[in-house]
Amino acid sequence: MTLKTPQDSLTIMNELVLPNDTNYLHNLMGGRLLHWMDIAAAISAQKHCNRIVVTASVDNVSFQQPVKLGDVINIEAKVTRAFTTSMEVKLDVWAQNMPSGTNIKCNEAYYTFVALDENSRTIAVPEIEPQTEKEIELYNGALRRRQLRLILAGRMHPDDATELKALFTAAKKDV
Ligand SMILES: CC(=O)SCCNC(=O)CCNC(=O)[C@H](O)C(C)(C)COP(=O)(O)OP(=O)(O)OC[C@H]1O[C@@H](n2cnc3c(N)ncnc32)[C@H](O)[C@@H]1OP(=O)(O)O
Repeated sequence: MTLKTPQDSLTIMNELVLPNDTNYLHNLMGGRLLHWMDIAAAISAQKHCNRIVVTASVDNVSFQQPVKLGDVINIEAKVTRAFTTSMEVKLDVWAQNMPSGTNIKCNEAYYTFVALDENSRTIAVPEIEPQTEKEIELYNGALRRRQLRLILAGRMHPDDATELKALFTAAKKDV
C-alpha cells in the first residue's frame, strides 16, 4: 500500500454564507457549518485512502463567535494520522469578511473516518508519514486524542489508554 503524506489529503473548501444558512440574527447556523466541515473532512480522508469513508466521530466543537451572513467560510482539512481502518482529520475554519477585510479563525475540530470496501466492510488504509514539524506534532498527539475519544465512546477501557496515562503521569511529576 502506498505511503501517503498529510499534504496528499489537503482539502480546501470555500462556502458563501447565504440567507438560507443563517438564523434570525443573520448568523451562520452551527449545524450548517458542521455539515460543510463533515464534507471537507470526508473528501480529505478519501484522498488519503481512495475509498468510501464514513464519519465515525466528531470531537468537541465550540462556536466561539458568530459568523455573519455574507462571510466567506474557508475550511482546511488534512489527515493527521492513519490507524488500521480509521483516519483522524484536523479541520481549521476561517470566516472572511470581504467589506471589512477581516479573516478570523472561527473553529477547529478533529473528525474520525473509517474506510469501507465495496461490501461496506471496514478495510485497512495506507500509512501516513508526517513531513513538517507541525505535522509531526499533530501525528504524535493523534494517539492520545484517539484514546480519549474511544474511552468516551465506550470502546476502550481507561486502563488501556497508555498514552493518556503517560501524559497525566508526566504532568503530575511537574507539579
Ligand atoms: C461521511 C458521512 O457523513 S457518513 C454518515 C455518518 N456515519 C455513519 O453512518 C457511520 C456509522 N457507523 C458505522 O458504520 C460503524 O460504527 C463504523 C464503520 C464507523 C465502525 O464499525 P465497527 O464495526 O464498529 O468497526 P470496528 O470496531 O472494527 O472499528 C473500525 C475502526 O473504527 C474506529 N472507531 C469506531 N468507533 C469510533 C468512534 N466512536 N470514534 C473514533 N473511532 C471509532 C475503531 O477504533 C477502528 O479503528 P482502527 O481500525 O483504525 O483501529
